[in-house]
Amino acid sequence: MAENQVEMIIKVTDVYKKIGNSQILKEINFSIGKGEIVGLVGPNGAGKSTLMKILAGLWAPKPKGECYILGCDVTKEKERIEVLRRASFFIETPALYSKLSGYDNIELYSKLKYGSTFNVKDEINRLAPFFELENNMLKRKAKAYSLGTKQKVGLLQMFIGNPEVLILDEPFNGLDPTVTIKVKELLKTRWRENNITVLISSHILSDIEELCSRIIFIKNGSIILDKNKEELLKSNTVVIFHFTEKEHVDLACRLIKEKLPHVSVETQFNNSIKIHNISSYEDIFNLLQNEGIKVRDIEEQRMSLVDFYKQLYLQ
Ligand SMILES: Nc1ncnc2c1ncn2[C@@H]1O[C@H](COP(=O)(O)OP(=O)(O)OP(=O)(O)O)[C@@H](O)[C@H]1O
Repeated sequence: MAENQVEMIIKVTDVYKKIGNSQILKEINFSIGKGEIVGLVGPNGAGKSTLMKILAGLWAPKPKGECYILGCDVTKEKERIEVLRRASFFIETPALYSKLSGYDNIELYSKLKYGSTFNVKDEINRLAPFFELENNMLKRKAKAYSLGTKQKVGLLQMFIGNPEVLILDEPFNGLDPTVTIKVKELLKTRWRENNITVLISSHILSDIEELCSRIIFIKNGSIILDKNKEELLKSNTVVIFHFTEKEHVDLACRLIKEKLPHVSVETQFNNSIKIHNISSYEDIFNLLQNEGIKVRDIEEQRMSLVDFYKQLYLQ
């Protein structure tokens, strides 16, 4: 491979998925290079979990499509076994054996994946603090676990044995903020030290914005945008107008919508409005001044992923 050529770790080609008469995925194409952390976002029912199940080899693409991870075809059983050894898949709520303790669940998972001689104990001791999992909790049977604890144990398993690839579907569901912060730090450390490749889906856009260098947006089973995060957010700014009087908020919104229909405007809580899609805010300032609306302050901000998502999906 040439030096400047990035090794493709995940390659999805022309994937379709039909269940019954419903076309769940259409013409899905993307590649993920080594060391990329890619976010997959989209509304409920867009097809994110379906795509991840296909990548995990749990579902076959139908009527057509190809998925390769680490050069292995996930639809071929022998090659899929190689993928399952080198990659970790966190798909939906983790299935733990309820009669086994958390510790024994992790041990069973690890030995099935890496063989009976694998040293699980050291790995668990190293990883447990990131998940705030105390020893006495890990010794309890999984049937006594809360949803969040099951999530923590299931997610801890994903990091056992330094996998090269992580495919994570809604990994932060049900985790408290402390654990979420620690797990994100763990992901970043693994990325820095081992150059792991990650595909992560989440509705928590601030987590995607923090972690991912590239974002794939999906809607009704199709990719509608696949772009580098910095390029996506750097090129767009939002402007916040702060008013001295609360009554002026609605008035300003109505006025902007009427006179400048191409501008997107939304009200904020603190006597202010947020405006997207403008190259200069002078026109708006003049419009408001002419109507006697008193502007206390104007603030320019970099667009957040939430702002971008609103533009892409809600307008
Ligand atoms: N087993 C199934 N049988 C029939 N339809 C299904 C099945 N699983 C998913 N679907 C449908 O496929 C579509 C995509 O579902 P999927 O779970 O992939 O979406 P998602 O983007 O992960 O949504 P969410 O954000 O709600 O998790 C939905 O319309 C869903 O109803």
